[in-house]
Amino acid sequence: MASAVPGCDWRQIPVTTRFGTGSPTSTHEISGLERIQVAATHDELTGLDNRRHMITLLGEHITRRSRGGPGFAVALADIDFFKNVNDTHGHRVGDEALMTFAHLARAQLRSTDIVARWGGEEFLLLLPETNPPGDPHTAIERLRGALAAASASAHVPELRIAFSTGLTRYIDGEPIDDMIERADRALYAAKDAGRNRTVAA
Ligand SMILES: Nc1nc2c(ncn2[C@@H]2O[C@H](COP(=O)(O)OP(=O)(O)OP(=O)(O)O)[C@@H](O)[C@H]2O)c(=O)[nH]1
Repeated sequence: MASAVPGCDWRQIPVTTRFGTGSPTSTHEISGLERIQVAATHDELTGLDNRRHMITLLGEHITRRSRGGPGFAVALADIDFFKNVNDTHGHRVGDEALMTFAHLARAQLRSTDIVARWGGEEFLLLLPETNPPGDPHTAIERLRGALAAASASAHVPELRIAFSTGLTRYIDGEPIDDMIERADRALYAAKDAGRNRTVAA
């Protein structure tokens, strides 16, 4: 897993610590430079990798693949009817729902998977081939089940969120944009088909 600072895996550092708002008992002290690097590569609300950093990570996976490394799939996940969450419960609850998605995605996906906030209420999952192989569909459905079972907001305990997903595999030699466009088209097919589902392309 890539890290801006050798020997330091940001994903192992609690989000609160990464952004300097952790309690004095936080186990990992980070320097000013590290703080700047984290801010440049991560989404402030969710603590996930940001879009720019995910593009770097995708590039690294493509390079590794071109040298005989494993292939990978990507899934573009978009929370369903998210505007309703904001309109009904307010932006703060909407923010909590985004954090819940981020937390459960990291908890439910494999340690080799990477989750980034792609924008707004959209997330990109990078799902490398593993040995033994894991089925990306299974991982995504596990996340879907966890979200269906969990409250999305401490302030609105009954709030549940669902999401639609466009899933595709990286095709050797293609530009990143082609892969993302394919995932995006699949995502919109999932929305058109009724939401709360995955369409593979
Ligand atoms: N609370 C909060 N809301 C956000 C954030 N970023 C984007 N949004 C909101 O996400 C909503 C996205 O709405 P739409 O694009 O209409 O999508 P949707 O309501 O989820 O509908 P479908 O995607 O078609 O199911 C908008 O209301 C945005 O304001 C954020 O960081 N926090």
